Amino acid sequence: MEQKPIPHVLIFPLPAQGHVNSMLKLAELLCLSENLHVTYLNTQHYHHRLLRYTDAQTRFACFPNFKFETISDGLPDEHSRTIENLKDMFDNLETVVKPSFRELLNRKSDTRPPVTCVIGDGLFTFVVDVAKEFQIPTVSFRTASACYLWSLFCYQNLVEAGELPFQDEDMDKMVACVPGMEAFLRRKDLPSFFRAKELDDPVLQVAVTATMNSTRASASILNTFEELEGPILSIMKDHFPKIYAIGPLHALLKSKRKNAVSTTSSNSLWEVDRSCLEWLDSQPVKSVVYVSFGSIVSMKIDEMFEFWHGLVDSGKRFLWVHRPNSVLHRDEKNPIPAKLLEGTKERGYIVGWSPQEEVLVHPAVGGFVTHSGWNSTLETMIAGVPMVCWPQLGDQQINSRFVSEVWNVGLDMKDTCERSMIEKLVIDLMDRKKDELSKSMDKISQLARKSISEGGSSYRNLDALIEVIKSMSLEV
Ligand SMILES: O=c1ccn([C@@H]2O[C@H](COP(=O)(O)OP(=O)(O)O[C@H]3O[C@H](CO)[C@@H](O)[C@H](O)[C@H]3O)[C@@H](O)[C@H]2O)c(=O)[nH]1
Ligand SMILES: C[C@H]1CC[C@@H]2C(C(=O)O)=CO[C@@H](O)[C@@H]21
Repeated sequence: MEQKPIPHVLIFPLPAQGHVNSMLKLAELLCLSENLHVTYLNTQHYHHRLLRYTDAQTRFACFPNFKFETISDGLPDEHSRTIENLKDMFDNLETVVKPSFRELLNRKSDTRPPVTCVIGDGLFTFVVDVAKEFQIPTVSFRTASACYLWSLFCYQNLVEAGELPFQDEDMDKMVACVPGMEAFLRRKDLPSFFRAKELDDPVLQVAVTATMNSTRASASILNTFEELEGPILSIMKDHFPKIYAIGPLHALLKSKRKNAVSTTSSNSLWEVDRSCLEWLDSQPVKSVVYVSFGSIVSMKIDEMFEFWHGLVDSGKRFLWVHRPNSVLHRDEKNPIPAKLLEGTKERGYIVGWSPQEEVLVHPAVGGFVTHSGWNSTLETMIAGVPMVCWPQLGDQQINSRFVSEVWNVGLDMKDTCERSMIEKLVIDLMDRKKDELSKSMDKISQLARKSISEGGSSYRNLDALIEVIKSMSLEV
């Protein structure tokens, strides 16, 4: 009798915290589904950090059908891998990573079934090509928001209509050619890459090409939920293969986990400083502003001081993440003014990396100053904490527009970094606009929680995705 092929998914994230994290959550969700083999392919450098700073190895040890694999990103270990030299990483994708990935797919294993589906990061154009060589179907997982993906997809429309590149300096000018967003989208809310003076800008081209390429995959996964981005998702339906909105993934995973998982569990690529939770325990309810700009954004030294002054001058308590090396050109020549040291001693707490998901749901946290990274945005929606947005790159500009204008759950301080403005917005967030923002945030938070509960949209979409993945094993 012919044996039924065993489904085997290979998951391959872009080497960056926001991608490694959400795709590892997807891996765990798939492992919870019976009869599915899962391989998680990480770059050596990031895998080393994942094993060093997290319990990932032990957490996944209970899944006998799961395996970590690694691949070189072609960069020396001491390379900083920051946004300032991200181009090095993208340059290596075609020359180093693609051939190694081909070798890996070609490798036969005595102990594991052949790969029947590749879930590749939506930014990896080469994944679809290589998988096609082996007739393996692919699913594209773009870890950013649907509104961002759709605005990138409209790039050609914008160029043809003369809206790109911008013809003058007026960044408040309304954008007409992103269907569904005509009423509120300004030039400055478009993906940061659209600010390039020349259309052949390499990073702009990577983002646009990857977006168009993802329509060649059999399906797309987005870490969002229908109740949040439904209108955009339904416009996208006519242009993309089947989209599975299965977010917020971190919350869906929590709701689906069958075994108790340690509360200290994380996918962090930096050492987590949990002492901030004790500090939060001693603060009054909803009194603390949490400040974090994710894993990629860097600040200039004067921007750091503007934030510091603004936070201290607001008189609010604050917990601030200073990620190692995230402030450019920081040195002894820039001593910290006594007023800031004093204000921080009285009301502040600074860590190198926080257990963010736990911080956001802590009762003492009342507001979030964020760069509007998509994971942070979803995490704060689940926690029900309104935000001030300081977007810097990629999807962050459009995310913050949706946060402030469409969902009304935060305030956008885009393209400004001035202490008096920061002070004002922090006070608005924590006092003056608190009730209005919290009211809409509570509604969104409830919808988010419903979507990941049994029978909810994301819960059902994940089940449907798993069925599709299983059916792919019959095609190979
Ligand atoms: O002290 C910290 C700070 C962050 N985090 C976690 O790190 C992740 C950060 O992700 P995100 O908010 O998405 O920001 P980035 O790391 O900057 O993510 C990149 O990838 C995202 C997904 O594609 C994009 O939305 C962002 O714009 C892009 O910068 C989140 O899960 C946080 O919980 C911590 O655990 N501790
Ligand atoms: C390399 C970063 C700039 C934008 C990229 C992105 C995308 O989907 O286009 C999302 O998050 C970032 O990590 C990528």
